[in-house]
Amino acid sequence: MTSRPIVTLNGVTKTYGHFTALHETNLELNEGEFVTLLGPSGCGKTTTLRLVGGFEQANSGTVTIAGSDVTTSPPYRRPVNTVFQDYALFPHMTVAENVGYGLSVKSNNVPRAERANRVEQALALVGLEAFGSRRPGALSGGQRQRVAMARAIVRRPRVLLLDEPLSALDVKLRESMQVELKRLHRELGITFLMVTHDQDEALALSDRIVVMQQGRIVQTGAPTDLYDNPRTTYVADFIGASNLFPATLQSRSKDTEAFTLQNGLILKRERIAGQADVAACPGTRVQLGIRPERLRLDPVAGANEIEARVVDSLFHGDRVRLEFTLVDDTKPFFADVPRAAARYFALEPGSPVKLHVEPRDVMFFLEEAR
Ligand SMILES: Nc1ncnc2c1ncn2[C@@H]1O[C@H](COP(=O)(O)OP(=O)(O)OP(=O)(O)O)[C@@H](O)[C@H]1O
Repeated sequence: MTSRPIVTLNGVTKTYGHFTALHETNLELNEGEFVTLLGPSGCGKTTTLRLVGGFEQANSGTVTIAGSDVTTSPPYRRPVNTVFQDYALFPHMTVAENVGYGLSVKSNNVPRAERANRVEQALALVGLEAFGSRRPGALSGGQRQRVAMARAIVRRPRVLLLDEPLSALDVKLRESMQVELKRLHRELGITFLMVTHDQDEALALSDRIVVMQQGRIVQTGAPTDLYDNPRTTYVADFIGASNLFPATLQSRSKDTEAFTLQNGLILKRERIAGQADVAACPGTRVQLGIRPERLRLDPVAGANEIEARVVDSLFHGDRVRLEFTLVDDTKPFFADVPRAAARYFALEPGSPVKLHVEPRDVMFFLEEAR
């Protein structure tokens, strides 16, 4: 993948009346990248997508696509196309007519003879070559979604915008469409910008995830970067799950730190070279984060030991989600353990257990408890 930007948002702000939906935002999408805008409802994902697509106009800042300033250009003058959440197919047209519609619009000027070819190619790409003569009403949800994809790619955009493209599908279908989407991205080699509030989908599909909060980008990075090195508790909790423990920094050396939890327990943390680090001095109140899958029941050499009590256990097939409280504490926290490992321990509600977490798996945030 090259790292040439195809889309650049430079200081883009979008307001609706007195409300700012997007605060002075900078974002670059590279050629061929699969980028996902991720965040809870109302954080500004769709607004950002619509600004790239030309469905919204920025109040300030510039939008550049493929080297041209398109800040005030309408959607049809931008080399982008959009797959909408509700597919927006014409029910009275056949699948092939739906897909070809964009090509027959004057602004595209695609010769009639070539149109049929392009429609055929686009339908083949989404595995619907045999469905061209059907009407959308005679298709399943997944097939309708594919038609919407075919219609968006038939004009050969440089950038494909996807607004929650899989949200109308049930879980199983959604998973298989995720694989399709990834394949399509590989085959087309163009830039995808997708909006989702589903973190699993973002982690599975993206080259890069842009996490948004209240109209601002709070962190961007490859899925593994964001998962392993979230900068804030918000990101830690949105990408994966995190147990958060209010604590006080007790001591710090070049390689390790020690924190005291509210119940007096001391946890060591390894400072890992290259990870974002935050300046703090002993006495600073912080939040520690531990991923549920990093808490182990079996002892590990050099690991922190955490005394806890079982509150509940939920069976999830190949793993068990265990709920605990710390000694002298009431706030619940969770561990996800493989079912095979859980069976060797007494895990009835009320049982005391010792949990273990390696110092390298303790995350540290310079934030007070919310
Ligand atoms: N046309 C509009 N007029 C007024 N406010 C709007 C308009 N469009 C969006 N907003 C507001 O801007 C904020 C961001 O909206 P946006 O649709 O970008 O959020 P989102 O992150 O995509 O959320 P969702 O996941 O629910 O679609 C929201 O508070 C929304 O109410």
